[in-house]
Amino acid sequence: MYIDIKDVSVEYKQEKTSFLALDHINLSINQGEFICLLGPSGCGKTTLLNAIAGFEKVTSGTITIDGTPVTKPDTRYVTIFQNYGLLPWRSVEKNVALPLETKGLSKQEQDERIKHYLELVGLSEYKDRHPHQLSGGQQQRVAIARALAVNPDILFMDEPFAALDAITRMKLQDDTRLLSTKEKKTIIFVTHDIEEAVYLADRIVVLSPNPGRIKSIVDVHMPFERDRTSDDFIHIRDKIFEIFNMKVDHDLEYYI
Ligand SMILES: Nc1ncnc2c1ncn2[C@@H]1O[C@H](COP(=O)(O)OP(=O)(O)OP(=O)(O)O)[C@@H](O)[C@H]1O
Repeated sequence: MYIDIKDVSVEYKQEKTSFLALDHINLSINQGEFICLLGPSGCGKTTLLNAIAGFEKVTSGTITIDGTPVTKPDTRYVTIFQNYGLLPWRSVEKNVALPLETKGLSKQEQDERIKHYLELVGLSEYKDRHPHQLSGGQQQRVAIARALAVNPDILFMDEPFAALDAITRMKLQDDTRLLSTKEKKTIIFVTHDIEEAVYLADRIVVLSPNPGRIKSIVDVHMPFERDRTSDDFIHIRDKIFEIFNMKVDHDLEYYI
C-alpha cells in the first residue's frame, strides 16, 4: 500500500484535560486513489489529514508513505488550504512561481511549469492580475495551479471549495477530478458535503466524533463521468445518510 495508517491515535493535551481526536485509525490508501474524509464537524478529519501530511504528530500508531514513516511535512506533498493562501502583492504568475523559486529550478523550467499549470486551470489570461482582481473560484484555481506546479505525489485538500458558490464549486469539482486522473495524483480531500464526496471519491472514509473513529468506508463504484441525478449516485448518497442515521428527505440540504 502507498499510504499505511496503522492504529493511529491523536490525543490533544490541555493543561489538566486531554481530548482524543483520533482513536485507533486503520486505513490503507493506494497510489492514485481519490479519498474523501467525510464526517461532521469535530470528528477529526483535519487532524487525520494533518497527521498524514506530517503537520500533526500522532500520539500512538504509525503512518508510512511509500514505506517511509511520516515524521514531518515533506516537500513531495503539498496542502491546499481553505483560504487559498495567495500573497496579495504578487501577480497570479508570481504566486504560482513562489514554491518553484525555492526548489532551485532553472528560470526556463519555472516558466514552463507556470504556463502548463495556469493553462490546466484555465487562467493563462489572468497571469498578470493580482488576487484581489480575481473571484474566489479563480483564486482557488491559482492555489491549485501553485500546488500542482511543484509536482507533488499527494495532494491534501482541506475543504478547499467550502467558501465558494454552488456553481463554482461544481466546476472546480470537475477540474479536480480531471486533474486527479490526468496528473495521476493521490488526493486526500476533506469535506462535510456528502454529495461532494460521492461526486469526487474512489472511496469515502466516513468518520464519527467523540472520539474520532472510522465509522465506515464506502467504495464508490461509478464511472469517471458522474451524474448527480443518476440512480447509482443517489443510492450511494442515501447509503451514507443511513450511516449517519439521518432521515432522507428530498428537500434536505446534503450537508453534515
Ligand atoms: N490543538 C488542539 N487542541 C485541542 N483540541 C483540538 C486541537 N485541534 C483540534 N482539536 C479538537 O479535536 C477534534 C477534531 O478536530 P478537527 O479539526 O480534526 O475536526 P474536523 O472534523 O476537521 O472538524 P471541522 O469539520 O469542523 O473542520 C475537535 O473536537 C477539536 O476541537
